[in-house]
Amino acid sequence: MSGTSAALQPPADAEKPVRHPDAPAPGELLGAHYEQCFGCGGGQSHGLHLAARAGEGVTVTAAFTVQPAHQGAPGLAHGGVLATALDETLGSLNWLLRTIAVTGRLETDFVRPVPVGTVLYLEAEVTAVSRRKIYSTATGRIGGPDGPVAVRADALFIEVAVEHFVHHGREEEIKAAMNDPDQVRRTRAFEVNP
Ligand SMILES: CCCCCCCCCCCCCCCC(=O)SCCNC(=O)CCNC(=O)[C@H](O)C(C)(C)COP(=O)(O)OP(=O)(O)OC[C@H]1O[C@@H](n2cnc3c(N)ncnc32)[C@H](O)[C@@H]1OP(=O)(O)O
Repeated sequence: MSGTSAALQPPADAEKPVRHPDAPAPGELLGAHYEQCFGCGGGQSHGLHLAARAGEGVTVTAAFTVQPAHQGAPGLAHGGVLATALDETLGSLNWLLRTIAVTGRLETDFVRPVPVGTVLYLEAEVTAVSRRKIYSTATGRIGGPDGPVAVRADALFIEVAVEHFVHHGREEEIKAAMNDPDQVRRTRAFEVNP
């Protein structure tokens, strides 16, 4: 069974997404947006270490291998971890729009169990944009990039200003992120390429 709630249906006047002219070229790795991110950061030992790659248009691909630390039932990936992989992949799309956005809604279908040791091949695409609202969809396949769909999701991301993180994040991590030269570069890139 699957379906998408009304909140994830773009309005009639929604626009097609526009890839930013400075977006990474198709095939290029996007890199982690934050070293301590559970989804993509290299600094989280039990994180997903998900590496997203730009595709054509406003699409990305990514892969991650389910580790023993990601189990729910014995030998199987936890559904929340799989939802995180979808969320992270969908979130990385916003880098191609040069928009900072957070997940407002994420609807996930779990279609097949995913054993530990499996590589989950993810694909995601922005389907529409309506003011601050970014509509996107993703699938995760097993057995190969063209294998059967194990998980899929539809999402609504909401554009926010950098201040969203500064206001809401714990002070010590915000200060550390602001002092990280690479993070500053990334944030500056957002600001000079609106
Ligand atoms: C120095 C530091 C540098 C940092 C550099 C950062 C780099 C980039 C990091 C990215 C990180 C990504 C990581 C992976 C993705 C996450 O995991 S993000 C984390 C999980 N998500 C969150 O924490 C979001 C928590 N929620 C919120 O903060 C607020 O609810 C939101 C989403 C910002 C919206 O609040 P708001 O700005 O007040 O917006 P609001 O006016 O209520 O709504 C705007 C529109 O969106 C609609 N909307 C809002 N929420 C929803 C919803 N849940 N369902 C349906 N519609 C909704 C509203 O109906 C409204 O629609 P219109 O009336 O315009 O048609």
